[in-house]
Amino acid sequence: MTQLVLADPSLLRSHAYVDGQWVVADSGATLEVCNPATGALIATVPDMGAEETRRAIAGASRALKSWRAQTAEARAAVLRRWFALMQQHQEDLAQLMTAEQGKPLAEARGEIAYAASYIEWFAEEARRIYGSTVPSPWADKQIVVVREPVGVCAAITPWNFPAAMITRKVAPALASGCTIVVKPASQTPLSALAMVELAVRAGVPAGVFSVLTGNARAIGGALTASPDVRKLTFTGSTEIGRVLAAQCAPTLKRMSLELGGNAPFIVFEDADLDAAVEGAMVSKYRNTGQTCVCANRLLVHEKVYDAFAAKLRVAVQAMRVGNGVEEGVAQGPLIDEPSLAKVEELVADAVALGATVHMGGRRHALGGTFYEPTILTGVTPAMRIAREEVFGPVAPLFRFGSDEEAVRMANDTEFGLAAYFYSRDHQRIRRVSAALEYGMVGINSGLISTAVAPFGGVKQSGMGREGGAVGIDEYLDTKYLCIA
Ligand SMILES: NC(=O)c1ccc[n+]([C@@H]2O[C@H](COP(=O)([O-])OP(=O)(O)OC[C@H]3O[C@@H](n4cnc5c(N)ncnc54)[C@H](O)[C@@H]3O)[C@@H](O)[C@H]2O)c1
Ligand SMILES: O=C[C@H](O)CS(=O)(=O)O
Repeated sequence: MTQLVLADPSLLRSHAYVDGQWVVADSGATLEVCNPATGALIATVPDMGAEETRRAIAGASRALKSWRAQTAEARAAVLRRWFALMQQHQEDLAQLMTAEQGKPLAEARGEIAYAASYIEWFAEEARRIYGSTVPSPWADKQIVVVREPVGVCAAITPWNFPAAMITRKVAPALASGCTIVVKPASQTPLSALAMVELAVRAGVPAGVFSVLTGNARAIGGALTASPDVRKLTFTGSTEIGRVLAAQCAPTLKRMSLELGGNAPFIVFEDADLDAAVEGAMVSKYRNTGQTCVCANRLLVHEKVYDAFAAKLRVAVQAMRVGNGVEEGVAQGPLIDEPSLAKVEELVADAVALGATVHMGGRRHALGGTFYEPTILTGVTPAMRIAREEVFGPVAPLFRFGSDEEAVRMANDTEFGLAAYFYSRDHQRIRRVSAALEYGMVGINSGLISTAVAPFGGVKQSGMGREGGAVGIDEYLDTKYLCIA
């Protein structure tokens, strides 16, 4: 096993955290956690199932009464301490993340700061959960509306952002007085275990926040079947989101679903091309193209197509591919072999149907799951890459001739998470912003994610919002009091 060198070695956990205890699986079975850049074994974690999950739910139910009875200020204080500890241990958390997920260290540090910003945001939101009074139609009765925590929550999260996808669920849950059981992705459990250790140090009581590792179907099955779990918050693929939503139906749980995307990135003829290239680089190649809001289709006006493609190639060529711990590396490995095979499939299909490899288009000489940063030109809606999430460092360029054509192409997908466009014409900005069927739109910006704004999608990209002024609503129920 490769030894990770951390300033605080106790942040590397090989046990799961259930109801206030660091525990192994009932069976003693473990899962291996490997470094996607090297294949090296970095840790093992418990391979848990339904029984351990039921104990975590029971602990969360027991802890709920006292946690929700805490004052908002008391919960906010715990979250502020957790925020401070995340900042204090940013380097160790980033090293853990790069080791288990592969993203470049600079991006991992950025994700830790981003993840911590959700904790800070909801520490503030905890103290602003307002109710209301309504002028009563009866002289002898008062109408009061209060908001209360939903109760025990379950969170299931993906591997691509192993810290931020957890804090943007756990922070609002704790802020609102809920308790929560988290199952991180099996590829990236170490970030979750380190963060719950810091949450415990910050004063989160036993049972309030548990982290289970192991068999996704078994754990997910127990979480979704339990009537004690009143809410499921899931971030992951649309395919699994549909499965979990169906599993939640018998107990009518509240649900937040942050699912897949197929983001269009539109470059109009009046765009600032240098700014558009800069935006495309961050939107397309962040996390080696493995984000839900990555530019998945670059729609470029025919008058600027060749100039944009040439400029983009220069920028892509400047990126260094390698192990994320090495200084200056901008592109790490893909998470695993199936992900790499999917990218190869989509590129091969596009080329077979007439696309041209402008650059890249093959496995990197580094081997393993490294893939050359790629640009495809001559891409058309007939190709699979127009409909499927690439989740890799491939920029497919499509041509368009009119605004109407660009909007029609952009909306021609079952997904509706993020969209981007570059234009300096205010009428066009107003028109296109209104016409795009997406939950989030970046206008002259390729990076839009922040804790202060509502993150989420429409259509098959999910339901609910995370962050912003509405993020905490996902963890609150409304109660109407009629007082005589
Ligand atoms: N909308 C967003 O905010 C957002 C953010 C990140 C990733 N994603 C999406 O997530 C996908 C990539 O992440 P992924 O590969 O981890 O997704 P995934 O859906 O395969 O897995 C997500 C989580 O669900 C678990 N899981 C898988 N099958 C399950 C089952 N049958 N029952 C219970 N749990 C199950 C996994 O172990 C993991 O923890 C992409 O589609 C990406 O767009 C969306
Ligand atoms: O993969 C999608 C995540 O939500 C990434 S981010 O929030 O855009 O950083």
